Amino acid sequence: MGRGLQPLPPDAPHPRPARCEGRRWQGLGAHGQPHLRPRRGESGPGRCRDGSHREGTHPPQSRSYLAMTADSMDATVPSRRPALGFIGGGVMAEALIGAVTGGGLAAPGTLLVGEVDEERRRVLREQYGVEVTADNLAAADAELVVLAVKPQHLGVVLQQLRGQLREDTIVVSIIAGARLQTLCEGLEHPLVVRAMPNTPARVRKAATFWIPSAGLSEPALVRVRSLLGALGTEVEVADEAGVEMATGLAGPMPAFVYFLIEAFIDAGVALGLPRDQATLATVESMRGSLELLHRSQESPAALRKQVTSPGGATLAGLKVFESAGVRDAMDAAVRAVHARAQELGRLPLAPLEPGKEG
Ligand SMILES: NC(=O)C1=CN([C@@H]2O[C@H](COP(=O)(O)OP(=O)(O)OC[C@H]3O[C@@H](n4cnc5c(N)ncnc54)[C@H](O)[C@@H]3O)[C@@H](O)[C@H]2O)C=CC1
Ligand SMILES: O=C(O)[C@@H]1CCC=N1
Repeated sequence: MGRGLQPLPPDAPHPRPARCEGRRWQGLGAHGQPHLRPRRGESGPGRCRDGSHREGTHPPQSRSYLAMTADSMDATVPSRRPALGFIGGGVMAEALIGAVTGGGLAAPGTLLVGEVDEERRRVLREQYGVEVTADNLAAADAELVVLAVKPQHLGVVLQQLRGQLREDTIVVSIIAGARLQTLCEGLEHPLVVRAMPNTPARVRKAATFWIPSAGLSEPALVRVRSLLGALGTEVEVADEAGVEMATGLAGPMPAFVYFLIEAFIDAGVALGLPRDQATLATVESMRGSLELLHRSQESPAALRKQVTSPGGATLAGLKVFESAGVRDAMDAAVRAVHARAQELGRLPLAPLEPGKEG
């Protein structure tokens, strides 16, 4: 057991308020344990059931949680068990790494990223000071392991890690479409969380929907909430379908929003505004509108009506949206993402031949 952060005792009372603002960071776990990997089969397969009784929305944690001690900050010593491991060091892993280290919630040296691409390893090490490796098994030795590869690469990763995880390792998969059952059975490991964050994790403003498998203890769930809460707002759903629906809406939302921003900027330029002014008009108006929505407690429809005078100018624009079927298009887009994510979750898990990565 490390001298720094201590995991909660198994019987520790677990605070389950609907809002967890101000909850103290519980740390990602104990550091300082020897870097030992159990032999294949030691951890054994466990039951894999969906957790189904927990649901709650938790706003972002404040920056005041820091409970990292001097002792726990020295975990760069390679023989120590990493607190947080990543399998895949791409866009989302980087967002999570930035949130966790930038929020002061874990020392960079306690993170170990398994990544196949040498250039990505270099970037992550240089920009964030995290440990990197080409050996996924080393990264998977961490107390909490985030699976952050594309769905097309899940099969390879499951093959590598199957039966190799320590009994107490918590796995958090952010892979679109990957089902709890697939993950638990593929890893031969019962402690798995399925989560769907989004790229605003980079600025600690993600909306993450998640569900644990039934094997997670309350102290383990506290750690998961701490990690996901560090990314922004986390919502624990009662049913795996909730994560799948969020994959259609929250996961792609940044792309949808940027698509709209691009289109509005182009429209402003087409009217004759200089591009920088069209950009400012679009982005600042969007930012202000969201801030107003956030603070006013009024519904989006009520706020829209306040802008739309009867017979006025805005109404002329909204009529164009309605007659062009923009609402239907948005509905169809969300359904398409949802369906594609489920399709990705059904991909054969055997490694793909080069050039057939979908
Ligand atoms: N990009 C997004 O907005 C979101 C993505 N996700 C999910 O997160 C996962 C990762 O997405 P991104 O970060 O966008 O992808 P990415 O392509 O940027 O990152 C994946 C990384 O995994 C590495 N990799 C590939 N095979 C590997 C292996 N066998 N071992 C170790 N590393 C390996 C790649 O070199 C790459 O750096 C996906 O499953 C996606 O569904 C979830 C929410 C939002
Ligand atoms: O496009 C993707 O596959 C991922 C899933 C949600 C957002 N991006």
